[in-house]
Amino acid sequence: MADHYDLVVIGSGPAGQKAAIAAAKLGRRAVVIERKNMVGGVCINTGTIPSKTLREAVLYLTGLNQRELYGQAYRVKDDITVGDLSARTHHVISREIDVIRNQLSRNRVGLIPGTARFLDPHTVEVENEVGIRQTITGDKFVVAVGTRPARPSSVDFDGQTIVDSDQILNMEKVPTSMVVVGAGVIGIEYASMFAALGTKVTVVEKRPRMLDFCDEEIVEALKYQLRDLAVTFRFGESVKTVEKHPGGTLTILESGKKFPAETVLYSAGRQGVTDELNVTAAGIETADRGRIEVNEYFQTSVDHIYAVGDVIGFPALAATSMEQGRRASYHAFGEPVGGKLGDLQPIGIYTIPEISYVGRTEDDLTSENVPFEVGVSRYRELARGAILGDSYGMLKLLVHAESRQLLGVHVFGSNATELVHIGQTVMGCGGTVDYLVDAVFNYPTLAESYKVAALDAVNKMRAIARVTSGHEDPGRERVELPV
Ligand SMILES: Cc1cc2nc3c(=O)[nH]c(=O)nc-3n(C[C@H](O)[C@H](O)[C@H](O)COP(=O)(O)OP(=O)(O)OC[C@H]3O[C@@H](n4cnc5c(N)ncnc54)[C@H](O)[C@@H]3O)c2cc1C
Ligand SMILES: NC(=O)c1ccc[n+]([C@@H]2O[C@H](COP(=O)([O-])OP(=O)(O)OC[C@H]3O[C@@H](n4cnc5c(N)ncnc54)[C@H](O)[C@@H]3O)[C@@H](O)[C@H]2O)c1
Repeated sequence: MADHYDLVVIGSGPAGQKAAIAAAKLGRRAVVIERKNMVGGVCINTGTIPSKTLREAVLYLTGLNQRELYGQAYRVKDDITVGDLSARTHHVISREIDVIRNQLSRNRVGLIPGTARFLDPHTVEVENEVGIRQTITGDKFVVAVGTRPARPSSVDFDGQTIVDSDQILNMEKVPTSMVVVGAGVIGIEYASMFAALGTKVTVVEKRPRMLDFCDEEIVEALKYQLRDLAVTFRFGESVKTVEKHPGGTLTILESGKKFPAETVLYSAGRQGVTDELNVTAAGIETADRGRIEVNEYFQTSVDHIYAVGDVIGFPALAATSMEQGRRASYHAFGEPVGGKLGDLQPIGIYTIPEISYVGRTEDDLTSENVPFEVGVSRYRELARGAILGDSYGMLKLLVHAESRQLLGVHVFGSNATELVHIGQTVMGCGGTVDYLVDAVFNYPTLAESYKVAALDAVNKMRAIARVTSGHEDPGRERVELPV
């Protein structure tokens, strides 16, 4: 007889883990199905965690962030090998897998090794790596199968010189030159890491600009820093084929241009891992690129089957995936969840230097005719910026010109991905720029940039008020502060 569970989760990435643990905390019997050697999903094994650990190793060993202080020749190690880089990565991956296994087991969530496929809307068959099959039934299902790199047949992948983002972690040496196909988050993060290592990087992107969901000024600042690391950009150019030759690789563009390089990273998108899942047996159809469509509660077209994480598409981030997983389980078992997972999801891009933002961009607000003011703080004017040797970082606040509410926070430079959460919290509480003006921040910190940028925005608003009404600043109500 088939084992029966309250919740069957397919995939143990961030989305699946949190769905299963949320169900266990609600007193439900949950199980996770995952392939051998993939506990933790793409996030732990080939995506977020290895790439972010690699980035730390690159920053440490190259000494890049110390060069403003100790000179351009500063290095911790001269000949950085793949072994130097992967030692740290392997250590963090195995530690994270151990944490996940422990969390699942102490919450009494079962972990079944194998690949799942639907037999009907309440039954899956799991086949392990030696072909043994078992049948599992469930009241509710969470599909959290994630994505894998797109691999077109026009590209001669060989896993060493022409690689996707899974294979890049297994390269045997740091290449002298690299073409990166696709300037999405993955392409640009790896382009910046290899550029920091001294690889001559060329990025080819078919769109006219990159990271077009981010603030344009900040993307410009990133491009400037990357060009300084000898990265070349080719925007508005599409890659037709990538060929392997005895002397290296050749990337051939639709325009006829050819780029030789020792290595090619093909990072032109990902697709949902739904091909082996047989979702049609459950009554679900897949959309473009193997994605599954869901409603605001993460239910698929079949009510008791939820889908969360990368397989449902944008924003395809670990952080968001975890929250989607928790929400799906809560909804499945009638537990209330917060309001709609909406506009206050932060985006963190671990390029060198890093980018992070939350809320709206200047382009969004302009196209919606929302009047706003901009406040900017530059790290080079902060004592902490000088101490760290970061002269290029900046924080930008977008403030509603009438209500004075914080509408967006955009950060570039050291600790951007941490700093953004101060703004996220203020925005989540409906805070105004005046809260930041009046707050006292530790000194010397980068957090102080919030106050500097808030003052900048308020000064501009005051200048407008002076011109238009002759009053000092009609937007702000006088508030008596406690003594
Ligand atoms: C190079 C790279 C860097 C990234 N960096 C970041 C970052 O810095 N920050 C961030 O927030 N996000 C980052 N991401 C995105 C992040 O990794 C994903 O958003 C996250 O892993 C998605 O989680 P998930 O649970 O949807 O699926 P995944 O982590 O993709 O896990 C899905 C799991 O399902 C399993 N599975 C699939 N089909 C079946 C089946 N039929 N049966 C059983 N199991 C199955 C797979 O084996 C896999 O382990 C990065 C991604 C990549 C590729
Ligand atoms: N820090 C982070 O949060 C982080 C890091 C890495 C990845 N991710 C997630 O992983 C997902 C996948 O990232 P990605 O970068 O692979 O995909 P993507 O789809 O975001 O980017 C692929 C890029 O390749 C370009 N492209 C496609 N075909 C091309 C061709 N033939 N020639 C030239 N350019 C071409 C596209 O225009 C696009 O800009 C993203 O959704 C992202 O959210 C997040």
